[in-house]
Amino acid sequence: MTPTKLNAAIIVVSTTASKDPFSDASSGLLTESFAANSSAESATWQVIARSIVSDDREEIQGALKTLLEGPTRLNLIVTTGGTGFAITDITPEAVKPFLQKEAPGLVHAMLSASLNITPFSMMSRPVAGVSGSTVIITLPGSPKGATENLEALIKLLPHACIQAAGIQSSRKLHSGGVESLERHAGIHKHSKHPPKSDSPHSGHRHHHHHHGHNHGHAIPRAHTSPESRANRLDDAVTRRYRESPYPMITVEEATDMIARETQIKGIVQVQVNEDLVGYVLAEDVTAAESVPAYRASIVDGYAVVHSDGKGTYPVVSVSHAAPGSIPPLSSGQVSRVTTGAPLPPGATAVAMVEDTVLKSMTEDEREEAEVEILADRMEDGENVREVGSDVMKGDVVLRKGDIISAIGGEVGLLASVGRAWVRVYDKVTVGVLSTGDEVVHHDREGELRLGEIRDSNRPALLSAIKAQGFSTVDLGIAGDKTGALQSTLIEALQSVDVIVTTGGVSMGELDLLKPIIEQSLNGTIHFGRVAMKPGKPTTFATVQSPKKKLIFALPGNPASALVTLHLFVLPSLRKSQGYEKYEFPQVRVTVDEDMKLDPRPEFRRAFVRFDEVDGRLHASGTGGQRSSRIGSAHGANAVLVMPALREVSEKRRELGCIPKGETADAILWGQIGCA
Ligand SMILES: Nc1nc2c(c(=O)[nH]1)N[C@H]1C(S)=C(S)[C@@H](COP(=O)(O)OP(=O)(O)OC[C@H]3O[C@@H](n4cnc5c(N)ncnc54)[C@H](O)[C@@H]3O)O[C@H]1N2
Ligand code: MOO
Ligand SMILES: [Mg+2]
Repeated sequence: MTPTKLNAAIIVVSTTASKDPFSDASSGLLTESFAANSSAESATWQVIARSIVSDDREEIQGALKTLLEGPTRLNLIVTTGGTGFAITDITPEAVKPFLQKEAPGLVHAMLSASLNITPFSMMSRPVAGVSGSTVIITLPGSPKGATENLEALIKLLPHACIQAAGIQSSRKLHSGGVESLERHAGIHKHSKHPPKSDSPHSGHRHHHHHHGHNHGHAIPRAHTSPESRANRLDDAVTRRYRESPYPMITVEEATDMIARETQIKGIVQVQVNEDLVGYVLAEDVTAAESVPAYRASIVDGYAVVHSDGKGTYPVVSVSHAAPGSIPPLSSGQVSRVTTGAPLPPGATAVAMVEDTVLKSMTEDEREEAEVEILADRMEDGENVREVGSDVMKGDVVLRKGDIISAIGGEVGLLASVGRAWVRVYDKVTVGVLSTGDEVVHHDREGELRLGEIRDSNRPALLSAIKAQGFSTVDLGIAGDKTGALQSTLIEALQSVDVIVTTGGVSMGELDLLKPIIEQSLNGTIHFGRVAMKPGKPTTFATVQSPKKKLIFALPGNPASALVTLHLFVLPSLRKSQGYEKYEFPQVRVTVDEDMKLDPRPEFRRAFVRFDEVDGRLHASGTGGQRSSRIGSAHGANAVLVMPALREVSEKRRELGCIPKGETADAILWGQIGCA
């Protein structure tokens, strides 16, 4: 049988540890204890969060609230510390209001176990109970006491947690997450459990948590209190969501979270050739040779001894730009040389052929015998490339972090010093998946049936990702079926580093991505809603498979998908392969038309061009900005960063737009145009 996977979190309550987290020894021991008590037969514990707070009621309650309301379902929260008699010991009092059901049995078990060890445990005042579907236990502060108390309960805790989650078997709890997925999808299933007898309204158990608002129906409200989230999770007859349970975060918060979770993939050794473009160097490159490796002429002409000056001289040798040897030159002689040819030893400058006159030829008339040098006052070293004057052997020519650009300069430089291989940050492989029962391949022949739409997201996203130099894997189209989506994602995780999906992340009953990531892939959803237009339901998650991998579940609307790809996904990909400046550049532009402001911060697709008349950058819109209109990204090389209506100056708010001729910020996705 599949073991039950249980998520636990630890809150360390200690003013000392809150100032110096390294002084916290308890959470490490507790985590070890959870690991030691995980078994393949019954339950496996995963400690997915640890927070440290000081002995402060508000801080403790804030940490509890964050954990209970966070996107990842927790089966157990243990606190450690603050359970004694000291004035500052406040943990039981802070935790108690969260306990909808108290568990004196757990308290008793802990105390009797500790009393066997020390009478001092009489002075521990633990509380335990259930908040929604999460069991909460307060452990003492000493690392030893905390572990002993936890160990006293741990054999029984899986059972307690399963019961608290209101789920019958461990299979349903996590492996596949069948029940919760169906619940998320709004599929009403009759529970085998009778409604709990302590509820005043059987089947409407959330009701009394609504702070007096009697909705009179069984639809849960999310994120208003720990209790309401608890209901979302454990109410056996939960219907569809009416409010997203994911907090709305700002674009900045979203980009910060992504940056935090994005790590460099690794370092690889690759060949120096045209495929190197787009990589970032993971080493300083030192020149093993000098360029040029020999003293070379910069022009076609005559190598001279510069101090000889003007006059007619015999041509004693010829040097072509080719390997070979050349005899030395003495004062009073010249040597014919071509551009790039080695100079004869003794030559100190080269006179350009234009500054000379042919005076006489050899008898067979095949070579020059004498030339007159017209150039006056030549300088030592004139028209000579000294050894190492471009690159000296031992010079650092490129540094770690340098990007191999498409301009060619870096590849050329590496080639010039004879570099065959370099160490670079590995490129990530990105899988792109479209989701939706309505989505058909763009090239499917025949007319569309009612409810069908051609897949524009996958080709558009694959193109954009590939053009940025990343490897892509086309994951095709998955229908809105839990099984299909789940297996596609699980399989994809074997071969790609990052998955980008489109569709299925909003509020529809077939928007399955979020519950699948959380429950079937055991992933962490870092955010599921962003205050932006387009792209509101953008979802970002990480999964462990076996390394950490990123999943960007972008909205299905085609313009939303492209905007969020550029705003969130591409910078993350660039960061993971070593780009220090991984975000697209932001510039100030003058808008060439009134740009309407929206209540949400908006990213309007635009064309930015350089205006020769006023020497500034100007932006024009690309037509209708509806999220479904992919044409709004046609011809766009930028997005205008439009603040939310309520955040602009009063004048702009009254006008409802950024008026023509005024300035706005634009993020450049492509090259600036000319017009
Ligand atoms: N009640 C609410 N409804 C919606 C909300 C909301 O907050 N509350 N958010 C809206 C916003 S904003 C967006 S954006 C969309 C996002 O929807 P999903 O990501 O769940 O995507 P779907 O519902 O699957 O599809 C949306 C739309 O896009 C079309 N689509 C999907 N995939 C493709 C594709 N590969 N190529 C072309 N077009 C595609 C799909 O047919 C739908 O028309 O939700 C709003 N709803
Ligand atoms: O946020 Mo949605 O992407 O506007 O349509
Ligand atoms: Mg949807």
